[in-house]
Amino acid sequence: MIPDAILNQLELPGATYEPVPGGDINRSYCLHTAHTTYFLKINRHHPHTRLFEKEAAGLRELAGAGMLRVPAPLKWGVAGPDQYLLLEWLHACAPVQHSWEALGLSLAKMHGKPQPFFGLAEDNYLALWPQDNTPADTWPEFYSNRRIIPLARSLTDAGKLNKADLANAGNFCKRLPELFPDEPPALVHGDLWNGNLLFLPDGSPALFDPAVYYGHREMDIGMTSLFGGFDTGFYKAYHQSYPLQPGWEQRLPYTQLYPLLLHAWLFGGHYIRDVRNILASFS
Ligand SMILES: Nc1ncnc2c1ncn2[C@@H]1O[C@H](COP(=O)(O)OP(=O)(O)OP(=O)(O)O)[C@@H](O)[C@H]1O
Repeated sequence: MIPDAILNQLELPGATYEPVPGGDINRSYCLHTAHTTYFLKINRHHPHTRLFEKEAAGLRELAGAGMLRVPAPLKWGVAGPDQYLLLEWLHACAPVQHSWEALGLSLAKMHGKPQPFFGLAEDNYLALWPQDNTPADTWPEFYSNRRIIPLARSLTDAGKLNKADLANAGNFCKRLPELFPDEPPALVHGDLWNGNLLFLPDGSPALFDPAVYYGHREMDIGMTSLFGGFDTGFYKAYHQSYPLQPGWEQRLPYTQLYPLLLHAWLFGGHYIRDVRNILASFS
């Protein structure tokens, strides 16, 4: 049920709704009024009350780049123990022949637009994790100090990783300048697994649920193959438009360490083993 306090703030008289399955973290609904359909996301009891304000800002950043379709953020706020985000409803359809190629091409074009630094003008969230986006001059500095070490430390403090794991994370970070080839900062979606995209009735792709920043573009590529994977047409079109530097496939685990640390922090379980497996080669 959508709490009355949220319905009152939405000011959509006569709206009907039904739940939307799919998300692990928030409750989602499809809302109908006489003329329009909306997507509503609700998070309960999270201490950070700006989750959805930041998600809306991320969607605007992606829309501003002009390459990828995202749902328009319409309204967000806090109502009692809940925070909510109202988005344009996107009607999902099965991909057509060129859908995945279109996604690869659009992402390559977005990544190809140079950005001024690694980071972002404001902090935001990856799922529920507060992402520190304080700018850094180099990718190794950003990836180490804003991404890997804070999560590895938090997991160690919580007893989910041990001191040796944390030391290995430090070793990994020291080796970043040799592990990653230089790339200019690129706007990344930041959580580009295949649960965060859909295809519209005309076959074109749309992305949602971002955790944007200006980062190494291989972060998005690594995420595409972490859970489920993308169609080969996506990679072909991406490479044709903006070829990845040699060795990118071997670097995927290094880009995936960040989302795996996040999943270890959120869910524990086998994600801790996955993180340890990557870190073990840096002992
Ligand atoms: N604007 C939209 N229009 C229609 N359906 C949407 C829209 N945004 C998301 N969805 C659908 O709702 C599901 C949940 O959305 P979303 O991934 O944003 O929720 P979440 O709880 O933040 O997810 P996660 O657990 O990945 O963090 C998606 O898998 C997708 O099928």
